[in-house]
Formats: sequence, structure tokens, C-alpha cells
Amino acid sequence: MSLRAPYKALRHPGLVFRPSRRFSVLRRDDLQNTVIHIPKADIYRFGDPNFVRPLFRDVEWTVKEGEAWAIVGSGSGEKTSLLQVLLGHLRISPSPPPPGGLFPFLNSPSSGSPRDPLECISIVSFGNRRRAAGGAFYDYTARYGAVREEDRLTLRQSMFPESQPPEFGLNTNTPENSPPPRLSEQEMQVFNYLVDKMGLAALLDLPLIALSNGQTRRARVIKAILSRPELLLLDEPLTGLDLQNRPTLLEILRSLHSARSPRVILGLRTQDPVPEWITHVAFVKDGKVITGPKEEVLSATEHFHKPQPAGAKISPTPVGELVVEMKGVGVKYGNRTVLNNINWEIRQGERWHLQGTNGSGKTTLLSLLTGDHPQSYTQPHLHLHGLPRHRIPTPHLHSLVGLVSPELFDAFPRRAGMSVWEAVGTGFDGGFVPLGTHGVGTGIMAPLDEAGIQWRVRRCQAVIDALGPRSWSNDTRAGESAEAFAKRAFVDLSVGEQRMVLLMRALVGRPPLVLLDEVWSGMDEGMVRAARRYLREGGVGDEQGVVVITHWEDEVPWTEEDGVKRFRLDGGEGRVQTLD
Ligand SMILES: Nc1ncnc2c1ncn2[C@@H]1O[C@H](COP(=O)(O)OP(=O)(O)OP(=O)(O)O)[C@@H](O)[C@H]1O
Repeated sequence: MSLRAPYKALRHPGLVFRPSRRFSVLRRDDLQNTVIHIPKADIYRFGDPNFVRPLFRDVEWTVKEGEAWAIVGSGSGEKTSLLQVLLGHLRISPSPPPPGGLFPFLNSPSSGSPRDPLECISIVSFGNRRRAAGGAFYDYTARYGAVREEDRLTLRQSMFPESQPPEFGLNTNTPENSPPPRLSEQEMQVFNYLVDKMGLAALLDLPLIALSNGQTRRARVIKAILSRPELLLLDEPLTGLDLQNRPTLLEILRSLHSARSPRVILGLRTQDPVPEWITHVAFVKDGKVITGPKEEVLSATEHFHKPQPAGAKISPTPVGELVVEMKGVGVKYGNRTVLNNINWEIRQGERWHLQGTNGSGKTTLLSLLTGDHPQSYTQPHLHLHGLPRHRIPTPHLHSLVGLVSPELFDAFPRRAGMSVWEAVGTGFDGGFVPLGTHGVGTGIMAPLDEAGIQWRVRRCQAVIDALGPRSWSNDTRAGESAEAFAKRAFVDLSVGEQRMVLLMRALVGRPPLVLLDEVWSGMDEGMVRAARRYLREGGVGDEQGVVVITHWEDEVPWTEEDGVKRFRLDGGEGRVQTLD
């Protein structure tokens, strides 16, 4: 797409910004009807002076009571940055004038004394849960084994930390011997209603760590609602949710919003559908924020959210040797059966879409293939790469699998100083610590010879070239060069960029098995397009088998015509889906 076309949209007559720098001051009686008020301002990082380029220029944004807003933009940063403005993490210049400030409704005389935005505004964001902050690798595989003492906290306990006895270590303000506060009847009613509607009632006494990705996301939304904010911001709330749960969550959010208890603002990616109850959109692109009624803004920016074509026609890959062979495979926790009698074969060249609702066992099944699940040793017949699982040491197995998953994303160490190159290079040996003089590992079963090192260096360069910023930027000449990107610190990248790097890490060693679990979440549309194109057009070869997990059919890089196969988990059972 040429750069000009989208910018024409930004000059839509109804949306053009007036050049005046004068801004409106709200009257006292407007305060209570105005939720957000940015009369006209530029947005900067704290510490940046006004002469540097702002993150957003000429933002004019007013949210009135009764309007339902979504912020739509790229997952790689801008949408999330606008949400950060509301959390006070970025500087607004000039700052919204008194008496209303940024949140006039919190300063309205009719609602008593001014309230602190920090206490009234909550965000649920699924970017990075910061478990790996500080540089350490967080062992996400703990969820598959015996639950450790520090992971004992159950879903129920996590919802009301203040009501738990001190042995859970949560209520540090409660003296050891005082009883925990009682929950009000109303709190209990809201809690019961929400866990029931969101399908979590049967999971309340499970350790939090045992919940699936979609279950965890729903739990985090409920927890945020229970904290009773005045304004709740949800960044990409639908990502990772299955088809059944999406309308339920949206309906809950709609009814909460219309009761202003709390008011809700959604953050959506350009490729996400905008719920029908949303009335207004703030569209964020290239440092500009276009605000207005939904239809006007979406039609003026439609170039950005057209469905993506599948890509050029490709011939189905020839099918080769068995990579995975499962017969009668199952996983149980006590008397809870998650997988039962699974029979599945994955061959070289095959492209699989693993399907199933939240909690149906998809990630658990993948953890058998990576050898991370302790029950992978005790299966009646689980052959990986031609050998029974117990005959392959786990570190060797890790080097034979390229994995991207939400758990790995959370756990990957954000170590100060680890460069993009080094993060990608850890993929060869499947570890998490950069090793070797060139940052491409040292080999697992035998030390690498010089030819092996050089091959790895070339592969690292090739994937960073193919999936680096120029592959996803609108203007391929303006994007950062692969060389410069390779030197950036992994920890400083946006969520979308980190996800691209972890995809590069999974593909760099051309492992026989590639497992892509919710790989697109947090990526913006350009990144998704670049990654899909790369995967379809040679990024994985005939000698590799690939399994993709996503709840959005159109996110699978291969279509029926390309020969994609489907394996569906339902009620613990698994079966190959025949294409209709
Ligand atoms: N230690 C455990 N004890 C009991 N149940 C567990 C334990 N660990 C996981 N589970 C359950 O196993 C089920 C499967 O989880 P899994 O993460 O594999 O689901 P999933 O299909 O990947 O879901 P999602 O689409 O939400 O990612 C979930 O219902 C989860 O609660």
C-alpha cells in the first residue's frame, strides 16, 4: 500500500484538526458529564523536552458520559501508549486545564471532593505479565507438575486477597491475629454472577497457575471489575478468548459500561472487529489520534482494517517422515482428566491447526511435545523425532522444537543487555541464556564446529532480515535496518516487536517441529502480515512439521487449499477434523 492513501484518510474533512492552539475550558456544570478531556495537546515521554518529536501531536479528545469508546491502533505500541496517557505514564503538554483536568468527572463538585485517578482507574493489559522482569527466567512449566508452595494461591483466593488468612502472604497490612475482613453480600453476588457467566465457577479452587491462558484472562478481567474502578481500560480483551467466550465478555462489558459501574474503554488492534455497542473510536496511527463517532472514523481509516488476503497461492508441502506419534496419550491431575486417549501423528511438511475451546488442553498437549510435562514420560506411546520420549534428554528435545506461546512470552528473561541478536540466537539450543562467542549457542549433543557456527550466524542474519522492521513497516525504506534492530536491547522493544523476535527465535534453527501457540497476540497488522507471508513462502520447509494454535481461523497462515489439517480437542478427546 502506498503511504499516500492512508494519509488521505487522515485528511478526511470531518476529521481535520483546526489549527488553533486555543483550547476550551469546561464549565463547572460540564464536569460531571465529561469523562476525559484533552482540549488540544501533544504527548511526550516524561523527561523528554517539548522540542523533541512528541509521541502524539495535536491530540483533541473528549469523552462524554454515555459514549462508549474504543481505542483502535497497532498492537506494537501506539494504542497501548494512548492507554498509558490515561494512566498518567506519559506527559500531556499543555496539561488539561483546571478545574476539570484530564478526568473532569473525578473533579465534579457534585461528586464530593476531587478523587485521585490512581485509585479510580484500572487497566487490564495482557502485554507482558512481567514475571520475567529483573532478568530471571520464570519457570512456566511449573504449572504442569506438582504445585509448589509459592504457587498454591487459588483462583478464589486471588480474587479477594484482603480476605485471606496471613499464611498466603498477601495481606501484609493485616496483623497476624486479626481476622480477615468479611466480604459484603453485594460483593459476593457480583463475584458469583461474574464467575458463573465467565465459566470459571468450577475452577475456583484450582491453583491460579493451573488455569489456561483464556481462563486466566477472564479471571483477570473479573478481578479488575471487583476492585471497583470508576474507569476500566481493557487492552485487547478478546485476544486468546474462544468463540463462545467472546460475546459473553463483550455483553458483560457493555452492561457494566451502560451502568457506569465501571465505565469501560477498550483497546483494539486495527484487525479486530469493533463491537456494535461501541459508539466512538480514537484511531491511533503514526503519531496522530483521530477521534469521533465510530462510523465516521472507521470509514475514514478503512484502509487500515481491511481483512488480509491469504497471500499468493502455494502448493501443499510434500509430506515426509513422522515427527510425532501419539497413541492413547492422556493427562490427568488427580481425578480431573484433561486429555484422554489422544491419537495423533504429525509428519514433516504437515501444517496443523490445533483447535479447541479455552481449557480444552491445547497447551497441555504441546507441553507433551516439548517434553516439559512430567507426564510426557509416562505415556503408553509418545514417540518424538522417531524415539520414545524417555529416550531423548529434555535439553536435546528443546533444541528440536521451535516454540512460541503466551507462557514463553511471559517467562522469557528481560535481562538488561540481552540484544535482539542474542535473544534470537538462544533458539538454536532452545535455552534462555545467550551462549557462544557469536551469541548463537554452543550446541547441545556435541560442540559446534566452525562450519556449524557460521551456518548459525547466517541463519540469524537471515531471519532478522526477513522478519525485521522493514518487513512490517508501511514504508520499507523508512523502517529500521535489520542490522540496527539486531543490536537493540530485547527488553526495550514494544510488545509486538518482542513477539516478532520470539517468532524469529522459534524459526532460526529450522527445527523439525514448530509450535506456534497464540503467536499473533500483541502484534500489529503489519507484523502479522509479514510473519504469515514468511511462514507461507519458505520460512518453514518440507522437513518441518508445524502446529498453529489460534482461536481466529483467519490467523492460520495456511488455508484449506494449501493443505492445512485440523486436530480438534473437545471434552478431553481429540480427533482429526475433516474439511467440509
Ligand atoms: N495442575 C492442574 N490441576 C488441575 N487442572 C489443571 C492443572 N493444570 C492445568 N489444568 C487444567 O487443564 C486444562 C487445560 O489447560 P490448557 O492450558 O492446556 O488449555 P488450552 O486449551 O491451552 O486453553 P486456552 O485456549 O485458554 O489457552 C484447563 O482447564 C486447566 O485448568
